[in-house]
Amino acid sequence: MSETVLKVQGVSKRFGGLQALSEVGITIGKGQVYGLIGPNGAGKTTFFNVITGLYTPDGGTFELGGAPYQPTTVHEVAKAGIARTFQNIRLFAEMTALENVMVGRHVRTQSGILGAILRTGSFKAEEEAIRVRARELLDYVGIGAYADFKARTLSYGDQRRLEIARALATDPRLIALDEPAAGMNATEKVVLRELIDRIRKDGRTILLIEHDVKLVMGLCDRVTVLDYGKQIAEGTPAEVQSNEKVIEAYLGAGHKPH
Ligand SMILES: Nc1ncnc2c1ncn2[C@@H]1O[C@H](COP(=O)(O)OP(=O)(O)OP(=O)(O)O)[C@@H](O)[C@H]1O
Repeated sequence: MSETVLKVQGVSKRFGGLQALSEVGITIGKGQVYGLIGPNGAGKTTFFNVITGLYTPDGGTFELGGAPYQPTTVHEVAKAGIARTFQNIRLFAEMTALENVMVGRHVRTQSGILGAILRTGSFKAEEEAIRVRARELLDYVGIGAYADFKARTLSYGDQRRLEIARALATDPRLIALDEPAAGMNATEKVVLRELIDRIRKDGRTILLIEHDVKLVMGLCDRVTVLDYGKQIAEGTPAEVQSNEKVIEAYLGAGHKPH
């Protein structure tokens, strides 16, 4: 495999009596689209939340770009180089699309978000460059025409694309997308697929949770399947699709197939 971007080993997480993750590990190579799938409640979001600093794991080791990182806070994780989107969109609803992307970019600037609020001299010097870059990113994800619209007025699909633009604004080593196709219609999914493909072609590395198995199988280089917090399969889409345990997990009683 090419250069490793993310290497996570032995991640466990317990919620009271529920073992949400048991010793889960993944290795993602540079330029890969890596899929995380599994039935409802399998532990996908918990895994995302652990690697992005929202949940403290009970165990596990984490390496990003060859260096250890501790996913202790969301801000530290963003600085280390992981950006994410959320299953339930989390935009600043009353801010414009452009401002939402600019906020993402401030992770990488000297003056930071406080500088943005206080409008210090050094902030103003950086602001124009940030604005230009944010506009480029809106064009890149295909919503440049809505730069000055409040985020809440955008369609669902466009809000998801805005979240991706905001994540890209941090110049991440890894971009983690939590169900980006959720709630999208067939046409929007085609556009999303093209966008993810383009992000990969432009040299980024992507971790994807997605319920749309067709989308995952068409896009991903490798896939991990979780079931009840355990990693039941890992491999190429073709390998995973023909795996007995995976077929059983998706068809087994108690789970809703997707
Ligand atoms: N904060 C929490 N407190 C207690 N239990 C939790 C918490 N977060 C998740 N869980 C439980 O952990 C298990 C895994 O949930 P998780 O949301 O990670 O699954 P998922 O694979 O993302 O599911 P879905 O596909 O439905 O989003 C579930 O049984 C869930 O109820």
